[in-house]
Amino acid sequence: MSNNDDLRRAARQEQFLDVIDRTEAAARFHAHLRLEPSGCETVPLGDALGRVLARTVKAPVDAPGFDRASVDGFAVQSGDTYGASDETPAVLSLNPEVLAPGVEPGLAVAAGSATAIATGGMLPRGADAVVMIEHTDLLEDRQPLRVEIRKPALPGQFIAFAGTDIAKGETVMRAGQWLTSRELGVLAAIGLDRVEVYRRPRVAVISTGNEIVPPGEPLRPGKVYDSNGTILAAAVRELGGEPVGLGVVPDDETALAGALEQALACDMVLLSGGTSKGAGDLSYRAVSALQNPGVVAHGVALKPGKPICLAVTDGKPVVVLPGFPTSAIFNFHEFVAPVLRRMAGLSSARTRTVDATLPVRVASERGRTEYLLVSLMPTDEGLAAYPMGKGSGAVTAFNFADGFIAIDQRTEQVPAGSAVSVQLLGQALEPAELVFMGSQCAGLDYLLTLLQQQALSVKALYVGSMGGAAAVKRGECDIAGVHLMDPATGEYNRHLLTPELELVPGYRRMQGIVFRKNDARFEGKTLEAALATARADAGCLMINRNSGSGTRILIDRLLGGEKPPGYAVQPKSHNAVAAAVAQGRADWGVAIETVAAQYGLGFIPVQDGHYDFLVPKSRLERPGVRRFRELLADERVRQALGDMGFHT
Ligand SMILES: Nc1nc2c(c(=O)[nH]1)N[C@H]1C(S)=C(S)[C@@H](COP(=O)(O)OP(=O)(O)OC[C@H]3O[C@@H](n4cnc5c(N)ncnc54)[C@H](O)[C@@H]3O)O[C@H]1N2
Ligand code: MOO
Repeated sequence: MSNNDDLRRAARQEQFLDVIDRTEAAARFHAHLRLEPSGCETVPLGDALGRVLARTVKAPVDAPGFDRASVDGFAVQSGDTYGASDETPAVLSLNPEVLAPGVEPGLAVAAGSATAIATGGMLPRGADAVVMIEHTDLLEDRQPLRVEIRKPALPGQFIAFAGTDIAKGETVMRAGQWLTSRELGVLAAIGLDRVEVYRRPRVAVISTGNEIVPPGEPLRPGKVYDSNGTILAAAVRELGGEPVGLGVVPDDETALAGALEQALACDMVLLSGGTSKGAGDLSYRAVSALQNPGVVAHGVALKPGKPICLAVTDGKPVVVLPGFPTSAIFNFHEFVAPVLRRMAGLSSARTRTVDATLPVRVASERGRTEYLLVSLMPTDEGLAAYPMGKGSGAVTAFNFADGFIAIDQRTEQVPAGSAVSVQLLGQALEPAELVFMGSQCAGLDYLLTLLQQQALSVKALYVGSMGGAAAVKRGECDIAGVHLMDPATGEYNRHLLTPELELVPGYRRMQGIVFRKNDARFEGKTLEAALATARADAGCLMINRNSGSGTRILIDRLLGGEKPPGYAVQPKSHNAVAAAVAQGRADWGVAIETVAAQYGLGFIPVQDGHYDFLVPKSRLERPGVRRFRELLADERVRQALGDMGFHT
């Protein structure tokens, strides 16, 4: 229980954001920073992977360093081979040496002679071509041995001349180059065993919040695993920095001040969480004690990222990123990455954009430039950009998105069908061989995993049954997973068909009432009896589902127009319903049997729901769709689905 002082502090707004424009915030931030590497070091070539080259490298030697044979055969004077053929071979006497790689030639190739040479062998004086051994025959009838050449050689044939790969004195790599395996290979080829690289900027990463728990520990109710710490540390490493993880610091001013002091030994400090206005948002307060100049921006007209706090102290950047994972990583890329790249000695990032169409209407907040993550789906008319729409608190949205669109701060809505420019998150679009949209289900998940195991690339976007049905009609996916009951007939999914679509039968999922085991209001009761007791008990709280879902139609049928307490709580998934019941925020709801089992809940069966697939007839024979249908028909797969609780 909070005491009165805590309660007062929590209920009062203490921090006010002075929201400024994104460009203005970045300008203020950069004005106090030295955007360059802070030094260099020399490292062995073997340790240079992922480092940034600090000094432009000129080749100290030629590569290859000598004229080199590129096939096994004979070094000759090409003039000796003119007109040679199977019928009229040129006959050359063999010089008494063999030029294996690494052997320095002792004899010249004079007119009328040839020297045996191996791939990589050093070309002897006098020779201007190499003949492949396949086009020759050895004549062993007398001494010296002779060789028949059955094909004419052109001057220069099968010779790699010195310096053709890398010429001595040539610039092979410039400072600022990120060193991958390819670059290291080149540096080794010119004989470098050590290389001068920029010192990696050390970046302290601190996660804050009493609710934050390091991964690996048990999770109690209300707690959240620290994902930001890992994402940010890895993102720092990806940009050439060296993360220094300082772990999770609780909402305690002394602890935060201590952690911040320790962190300031690094070149940059990143905190996440506690930058907004809420009770316990103490990170901002700790950072606001910094001087010279201290906080330069707190609050940016950006979504996600409104509460971001940018500070500099004695030339050192200190950033408090929002706690919400999607916000944290977006803001990292927006404000931290450009600074970190420069401190690591990297050039500015190249970004790629593609044109796409927005298939659905999107509402946006006025006054903030909104970055909306999208998933790109190929259609016959180009790319469709689907909003990922999981919100700032999601951890997965950033992973599964292909890119994002920016919505201007004066725009309140972008109509469906609008042309948009999508900034890609990766360098390339990953093409998928099977695109799925629709409702999420553990059975489907199993099927898609099987496909992926067969090396088929799958892309799935969970937009609900209605969303899937609409998308498949527009040609935006190959398969839509749906489970919608026609309220008029009680039949599943058939009413969604159009002449262009085929219904591929999936499986059935038992839906029913979920409750905590041993709850006497439900345990051991029939459906009618359970519903009657629930209605009679004013303290019995239900949890509903979102309208448009198949389960909602079923719930409304069960309730016959009644709206008991809890009816207004309408989450979008079976899991959310089960979690609420398991944690005691509600006493009953409707979910599928497999989910009830996962959460250890009691279950009263109500009705079998059909989970089927809508497929455009024109795509039934696409390889990905065909593999999917084969899986559905496979006896072992059906057995496995049955074991999971799905009836085929
Ligand atoms: N009344 C208002 N409330 C909020 C506003 C506002 O303007 N007025 N802004 C919202 C916006 S926008 C954002 S973004 C968030 C950011 O808040 P904080 O930066 O103070 O973050 P917390 O409250 O500490 O945490 C938010 C959320 O993220 C979870 N979290 C925190 N750290 C981690 C971590 N290391 N790993 C995973 N998840 C983490 C935390 O548990 C919370 O759920 O504020 C809005 N509120
Ligand atoms: O700015 Mo917050 O990052 O919108 O979610």
